[in-house]
Amino acid sequence: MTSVIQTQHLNLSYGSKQALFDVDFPFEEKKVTALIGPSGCGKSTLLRCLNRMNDLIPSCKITGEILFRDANILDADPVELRKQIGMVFQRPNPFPKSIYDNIAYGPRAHGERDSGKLDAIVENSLKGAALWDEVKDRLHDSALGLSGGQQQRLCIARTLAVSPEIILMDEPCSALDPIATSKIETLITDLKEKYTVIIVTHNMQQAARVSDTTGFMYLGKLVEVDETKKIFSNPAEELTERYVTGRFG
Ligand SMILES: Nc1ncnc2c1ncn2[C@@H]1O[C@H](COP(=O)(O)OP(=O)(O)OP(=O)(O)O)[C@@H](O)[C@H]1O
Repeated sequence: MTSVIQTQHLNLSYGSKQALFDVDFPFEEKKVTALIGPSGCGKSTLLRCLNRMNDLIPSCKITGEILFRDANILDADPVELRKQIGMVFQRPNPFPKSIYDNIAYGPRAHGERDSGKLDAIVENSLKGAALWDEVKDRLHDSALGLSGGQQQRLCIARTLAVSPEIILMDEPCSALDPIATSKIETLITDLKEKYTVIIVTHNMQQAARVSDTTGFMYLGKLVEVDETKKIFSNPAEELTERYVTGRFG
């Protein structure tokens, strides 16, 4: 297995509260990895470490290493890093701008001024997020006029626009109806042809449907990580088995 990013002895505390304990997690390249576990076990905290989003929390202290192509991201420039490792949040959060400007925002911020290149980036990103056909005739309308599911695909397209290697998703379907959820799930499966996807989900059926690898976390520790099929049918740890079969606690 080739891991594109891996945590080594990762510990994280918010003030005096430790939220991650010695997490060693290898994330496989061009696969979908799901993080599952009960509320408060540290899934989002771990995900946020991977593109240094926790830097924004003053009380947060991290020790250990996160190796991205063998360099420790804890020593990297966070702005450059977030270009390579993008994030999609629980609630769609388009900017109050046109569909076009939402997608062009990142490339412009990184210095792209050529309108032909920007047009191509907008088209390819929207195609990559399976939204192009629905919006190609209204690229200059406000993104806030899109449905929730379309807004979430727009946010995915916005992430794709800066050509990331890794896409982090924190419960990307939790605010969406079943049809919009199913479109995002299909999209996630398509995305792994080109990208590594790491998704936090509360929904175990979703983890089973979309991911190749699943990590089960409990009380800030990684209990086990393995092929999704194995985690859901024959996990190594009894705690995992109790969680995935709903016999927890
Ligand atoms: N900004 C913060 N400041 C202080 N404590 C925090 C902060 N963010 C998270 N925590 C704490 O860290 C622990 C892990 O939280 P985290 O959100 O990572 O868990 P989670 O597994 O993603 O939970 P959920 O499934 O409910 O979203 C929890 O005890 C939480 O209260």
